Parts: sequence; C-alpha cells; structure tokens
Amino acid sequence: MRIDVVTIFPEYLQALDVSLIGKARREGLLDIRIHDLRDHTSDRHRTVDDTPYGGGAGMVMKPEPWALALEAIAASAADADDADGARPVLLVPTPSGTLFRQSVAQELAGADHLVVACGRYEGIDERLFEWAAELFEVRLVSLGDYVLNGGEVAALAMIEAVGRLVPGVVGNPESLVEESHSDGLLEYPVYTKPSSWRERDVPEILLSGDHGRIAAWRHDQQLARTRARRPDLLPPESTVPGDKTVSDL
Ligand SMILES: COc1cc(COC(=O)c2cn[nH]c2)cc(-c2cccnc2)c1
Repeated sequence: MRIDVVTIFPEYLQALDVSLIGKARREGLLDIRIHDLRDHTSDRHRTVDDTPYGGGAGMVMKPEPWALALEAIAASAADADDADGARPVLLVPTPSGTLFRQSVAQELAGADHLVVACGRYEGIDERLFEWAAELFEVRLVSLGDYVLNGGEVAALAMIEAVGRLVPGVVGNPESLVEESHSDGLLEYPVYTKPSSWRERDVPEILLSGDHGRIAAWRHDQQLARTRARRPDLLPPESTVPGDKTVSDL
C-alpha cells in the first residue's frame, strides 16, 4: 500500500519511522511519502492560507496549493493506480467528517493508495474537495468529537490503524482477530506473570487450562465491559437496564 501525506508540518509525521509502521516502511510493505504543502506555493512567503469569505475568526487554507500537491501525487502514481482502475482514496481528517471506526480502517486497508490531507487553521476551502472528487475517492473522516489544531495527529492515528491491518505488517495476524472492536465488542481484560501481584490474583479460570471455559469467560467479560463503557456498541436488545457488571465496580 502506498500512503502519501500532505502537511505543512512534515516533521510531525516522523513518528511513522518508528516501531511496526517504520519496520513495514523499511521492508517495503508500506510506501509512505510525506509532502510539504508549501512546496506547492509560488509566492515568496509560501502562503497556504487566507482570510475566510463571510468573515469569522481564523484563516482558511487556499485551494490552489492543495490542488497542485494532489495533482502531483496523482500524476506520480497514475500508472500504478490505473492498474486496477481504482482511484486513490483522499482521506481528510476533520471534525466535520464521518466517524473513523475499526470498520473504516478495515475498509481502507483494502485500498492500494491512500492520500492523507492534513488540514490546519479553520480548514480547507470546500471547493478543493469538490474538485478532488474527479481524481480521488474523497473521504472526510473524524477521529472523534473534538477539535485539534491540525490533521497530523489524526493522520498518525488513522495511518497506524489502517497500516497495521495490511498483511505482513503485524507479525502474528492472530493478534488482529481478538482485539477490541474487531467483533463489535470491547476487548476482555488481559493478565501476565506474576499470578499474584501486590495481593491481587489473576482470575483462577485463566490458570485452569480449560480453553473452552476461558473463551466463554473472556466473551462474558467483553459483554460486561461493553455494556458498562460503550452500551452504544451493543444491539438494542442486549442492554439490560440497571444491569450491574464487573466493570461498574
Ligand atoms: C480539514 O479541516 C480541519 C481539520 C482539522 C484537524 O482535524 C481535527 O481537528 C479532527 C479530526 N478528527 N477529529 C478532529 C481541524 C479543523 C478545524 C475546524 C474548525 C476549527 N478549528 C479547526 C478543520
């Protein structure tokens, strides 16, 4: 998978050189390229923003530098992208996007080419997204209901969530199966040595070796945690009102 990231703070994306994503880059599993939006300006001050039409505080990112950056990326990938006929995905982290969830990460992990646009200021001129729809599948996606100063932090999270699902990036693909949200529920609690720690013991069931009962216990724990912390994830009939659970205690 190729991932291009466009930003005015390229140094923010250095975290993509570290750990599993960094290893996948070095092994060629992920082809991640970082682009400075200011390289696509033509004035002496390398201007990327201007005042908002209609007034209001803050500045808005000009569409032209973005269009030049995106055209350059599309042109550099034209052969590969055209190979399967699919347009690259333009992924835009923004508070006004649809919610980024594990299901979205799974979907994006199937793309051959992602282009991530890191907005700053009050956002990017809306006409850029309308224009980009001819070259890209445009996806405006929110990490959550809060506002960041720029899309870089959200881009790191989204790239990690997607990148780790690309075959070969995570050593043991088994570890991708039983994780939070992969089955729609929160993950069960995990424990390791010592079996007794500061007078707190690991649940006996986990030391029993009875894998059937352990699996059932873990699923019960997932349900209890999801009911307590994220009832919104459960289908309506499974949230019992007033149902005390382990995680409530
Ligand atoms: C592309 O347009 C953007 C992008 C971002 C950065 O992303 C997030 O904040 C985010 C991403 N998921 N959850 C939050 C911030 C704004 C923005 C809007 C209004 C006032 N201030 C800033 C606009």
